[in-house]
Amino acid sequence: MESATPAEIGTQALPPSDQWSTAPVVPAPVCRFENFLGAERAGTLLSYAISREADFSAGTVLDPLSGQISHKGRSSLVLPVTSTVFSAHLADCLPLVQEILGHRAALTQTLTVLTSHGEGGHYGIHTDASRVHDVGTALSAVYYLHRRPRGFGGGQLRLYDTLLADGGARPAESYRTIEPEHDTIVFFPAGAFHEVVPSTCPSGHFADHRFTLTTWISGTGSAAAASASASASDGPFRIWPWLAHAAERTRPLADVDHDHDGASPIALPAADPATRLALPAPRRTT
Ligand SMILES: O=C(O)CCC(=O)C(=O)O
Ligand SMILES: [Fe+2]
Repeated sequence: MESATPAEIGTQALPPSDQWSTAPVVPAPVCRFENFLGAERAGTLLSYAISREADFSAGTVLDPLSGQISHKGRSSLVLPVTSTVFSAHLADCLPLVQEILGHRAALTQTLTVLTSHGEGGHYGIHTDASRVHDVGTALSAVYYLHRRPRGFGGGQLRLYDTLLADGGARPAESYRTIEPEHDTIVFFPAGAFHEVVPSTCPSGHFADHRFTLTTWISGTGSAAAASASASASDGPFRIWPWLAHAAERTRPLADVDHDHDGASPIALPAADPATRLALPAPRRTT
């Protein structure tokens, strides 16, 4: 059969315009790992979280303008923890994660909490600006744990896109949905708007909750410095300063010394050259 000549869509069907939209909607860079710790360690960590039921307390939010701590828009249980083993494992993943996310700034410390969401658990739209030194360069890492079969419903993480318009940036209406699957971890910019949608827990048992080990990873550098040192050719993403722009009004105005949920920083070790992850080489197809 002879191939037809493609039809031209004329100006009657598509009038020319100088009014095309110039406002891109940009997804936040994200990187996920499945089977992150492996079945045995994930199971042990889940049992540990369940065994600490009596020590969890209601998670808080910090108003960026007034500095007031409240429970507004959030129903989560939290337990501040530290783990040098987990931080060391994160450190080994970070070179690869940073490469994938187009992230360039140095990262030096972590802040970690265990969280639990049961019946009616949720965490409204927010950024993690209140947890980190510089919202333009920090990362959030959420590691999920739950019993199988899964004892809760809902509880998805929504990671909002960012709309770049009028020289500024703001959260878009569109988002990516991340399922809180057991033994998976997700990394994303701490300045990206995100939300935990309401969860249900029909049994009402704590052991059936949705658990996380949530870590905020900060450096001391600024987004401006990181983007100034990056040339257009050295990576696919230069979205970080724009995310920071969108998150600006969620940053606490005064320097906050203490985490509002009581988490304490620990130093991020250097990646171990023997165990650090690297981007696998693509397999040749010929
Ligand atoms: O649990 C999640 O999926 C995200 C938690 C979160 O956004 C936070 O603790 O700041
Ligand atoms: Fe968050």
